[in-house]
Amino acid sequence: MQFAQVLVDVPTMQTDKPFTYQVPAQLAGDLKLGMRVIVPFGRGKRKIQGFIVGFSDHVDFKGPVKPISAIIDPNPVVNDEMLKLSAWLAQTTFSFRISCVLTMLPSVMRAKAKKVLQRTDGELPAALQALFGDHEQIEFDQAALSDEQTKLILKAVQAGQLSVDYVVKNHAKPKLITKVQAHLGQPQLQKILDQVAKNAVAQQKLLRWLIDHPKDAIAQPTLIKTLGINASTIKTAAQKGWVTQSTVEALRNPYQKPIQKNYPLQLNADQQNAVDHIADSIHNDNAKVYLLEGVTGSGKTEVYLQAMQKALAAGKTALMLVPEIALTPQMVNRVKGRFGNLVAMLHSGLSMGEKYDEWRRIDQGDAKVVVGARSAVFAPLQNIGIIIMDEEHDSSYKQEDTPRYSTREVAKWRGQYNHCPVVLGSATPSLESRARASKHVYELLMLPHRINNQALPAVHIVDMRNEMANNVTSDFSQSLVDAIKLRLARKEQTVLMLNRRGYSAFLLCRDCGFVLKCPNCDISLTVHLKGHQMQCHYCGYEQPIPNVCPNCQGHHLRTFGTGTEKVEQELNQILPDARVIRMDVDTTKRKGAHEKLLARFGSGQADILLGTQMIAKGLDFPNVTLVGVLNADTSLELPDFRANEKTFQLLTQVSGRAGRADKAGSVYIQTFNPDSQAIQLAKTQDYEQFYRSEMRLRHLANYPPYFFTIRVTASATYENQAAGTIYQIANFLNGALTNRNIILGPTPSAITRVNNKYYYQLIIKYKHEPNLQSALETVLNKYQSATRHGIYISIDPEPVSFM
Ligand SMILES: Nc1ncnc2c1ncn2[C@@H]1O[C@H](COP(=O)(O)OP(=O)(O)OP(=O)(O)O)[C@@H](O)[C@H]1O
Ligand SMILES: [Zn+2]
Ligand SMILES: [Zn+2]
Repeated sequence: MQFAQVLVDVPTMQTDKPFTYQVPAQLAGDLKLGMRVIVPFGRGKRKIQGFIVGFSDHVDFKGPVKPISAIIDPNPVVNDEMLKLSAWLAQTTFSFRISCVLTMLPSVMRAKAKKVLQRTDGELPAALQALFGDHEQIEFDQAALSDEQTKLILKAVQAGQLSVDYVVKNHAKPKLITKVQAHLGQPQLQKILDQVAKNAVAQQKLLRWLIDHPKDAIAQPTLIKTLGINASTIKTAAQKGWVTQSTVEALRNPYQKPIQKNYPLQLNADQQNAVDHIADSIHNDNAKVYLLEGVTGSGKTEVYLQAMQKALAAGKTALMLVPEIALTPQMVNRVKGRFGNLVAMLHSGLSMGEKYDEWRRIDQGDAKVVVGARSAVFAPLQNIGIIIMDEEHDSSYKQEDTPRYSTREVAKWRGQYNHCPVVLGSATPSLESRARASKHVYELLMLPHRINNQALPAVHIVDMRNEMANNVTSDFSQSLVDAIKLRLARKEQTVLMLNRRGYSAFLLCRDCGFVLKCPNCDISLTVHLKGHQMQCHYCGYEQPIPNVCPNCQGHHLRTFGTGTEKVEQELNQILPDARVIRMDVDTTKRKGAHEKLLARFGSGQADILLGTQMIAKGLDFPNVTLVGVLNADTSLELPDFRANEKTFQLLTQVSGRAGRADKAGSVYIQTFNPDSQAIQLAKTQDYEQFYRSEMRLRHLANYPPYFFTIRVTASATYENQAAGTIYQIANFLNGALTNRNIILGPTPSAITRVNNKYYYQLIIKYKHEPNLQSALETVLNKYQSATRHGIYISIDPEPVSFM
């Protein structure tokens, strides 16, 4: 008798371990690790899905062991690496293992998608032949099959005679197309061509094409169009045995437009040194972590590309992570242009079907290079030779929902598993990474100069207090306006950034001081001029902009704060001839909009690119010689110990967009805090100096990277429940942990109420805490049990902010 350990899809504490089920005798030996099955669960007849995570030939458990009811996939959906990774992830992020497994799968496979078996080639056993009849594909529904049939199907899938597809509802089936290919050799075709009737023009065209393209399989519609022939010519050719026609799957290709091919550049000495070191680790299966610290425009991307090339040349695969890929189309084009069809993309801009297609290309080994945002770190690549994380300091690499993983830590885990190097790259590394490089946990590789030794742009700090004193209420200082005018005259381009982190336009009554807030959250509503709406950025609540004050019925409602829309209007008044492209969440909502706007700017159809933080990173436009930051202060004012770090990173990144090619660049930073350290250091863009001075502050205040941090949050419908629970947890932790750590709080979270739930939190700062894991597991068990209804505890290791 064979037994299987099944991880059931019930995310609770009590079910967070595998349960044992009987494998039906007929199927013994044919089930595989990582397959999904349906099992009976609990009392009653409830049937749920689960993943097979182990096998055994005996059970220690006394009492009846229920059998597996059905199998969902005739193929494993998670491999050995992912199973192990899920166990580690569950432990380190304090989440359920089943949630971790589900996080790794494309959403199509999380939903109840239809599964289709597709014949590939070769004869099927008679019993299956009968099942298919003359269909090329049938739906796989194990409930309707006998165990014998199931067994045969599993074997056929193993043998590659059948392939498995998940059908997304609105994409019905994988798209099928007919391909045509020469069936005879060139000499034979030539002989036939010499013999065909002189007036059989279409046949001659076809034969000539086949002679010129002996190996190509071409889509039939394309062939018809190229040659100007019709389908009957091809049909006749197939009957005569000149060509073969085959039906293949057309994958939905998310990058239809042709991408220009590019070739390896001649590296400079620093780049070459970096590639050599990384290549060394690739060839020696060394799971080393490198920190590639290179100033803006120093050619980090070329280092990534050539390092990936080394991995491919060694017969391995490459994984490249970028912040949010939709934000860096230029990067995508560079990688696609270099590696062509070997590249698969994974990012949030793809439809469910497109994502699944890409995932499967990776899973089947057709894609050798994966480029993607955060969740791509789980791409089912095998035999990885290098993992790259571009802009490693970016906060989008932290997952904010369960499982609250750090992409960097997952990347490092996979580096260990695959025995391959991990390259963390940035002009402004996170303090955590830079500190590890100092301690030689990571190896530091530097690119201290821009390509062609171009100078970093000259940064001017504009003191907005003076502008205000001169009674100017504009968002633009005179010096910035003059600088833009100069660029317009020289036909050069300008990038303007409005820093909107934690900052947006709100509505205030000048009579009574009332601020319009969200009814569900403790946060003011944001004014959206377009559509004339007030919006909550936390829960999505919307209402029209009121004409009278809801509090005093007064008529003096005024918008405070600024937004990109308002700045754009002002820009049009000051510089009516300038062509402006605005880039923010509103103008980039539609699929592909972001890329289109950047392409327009890149081809010189605009003079000014005005946008939020989304324009700060990665852009490489040679004609940009001026960068303006309209308000550098907002991210400084946040009650967050990383405020300095984030401001310095942002200002350095955005400054780096100027003067990247042969023309020198300059930068104007408008601020009310010209003397603050982050702004002064951003002036020289000297990361190393910033690192040293910020580390001193962190040391004095016992903050990361000197301490590790964990946030525990309790949320509930009633404020007293949330507050009461977090105080109980604090008491418990004070007893359970050693006194070598520091507990901050409990306090209400920065926004105490979101979507009608109250949030209270505490933060643990620790260096070595032997009791941490068990204490926190107890917290989850004790304070989030079924008896404590409606109270939810979340544990966030290394939160990106303390708010
Ligand atoms: N060895 C080289 N020779 C010539 N040009 C190069 C070389 N390496 C890179 N470049 C070019 O220099 C420019 C800047 O490189 P890249 O965009 O990779 O910089 P980066 O370090 O990623 O910058 P950032 O951090 O600002 O995004 C690009 O246009 C790139 O094509
Ligand atoms: Zn809200
Ligand atoms: Zn009022």
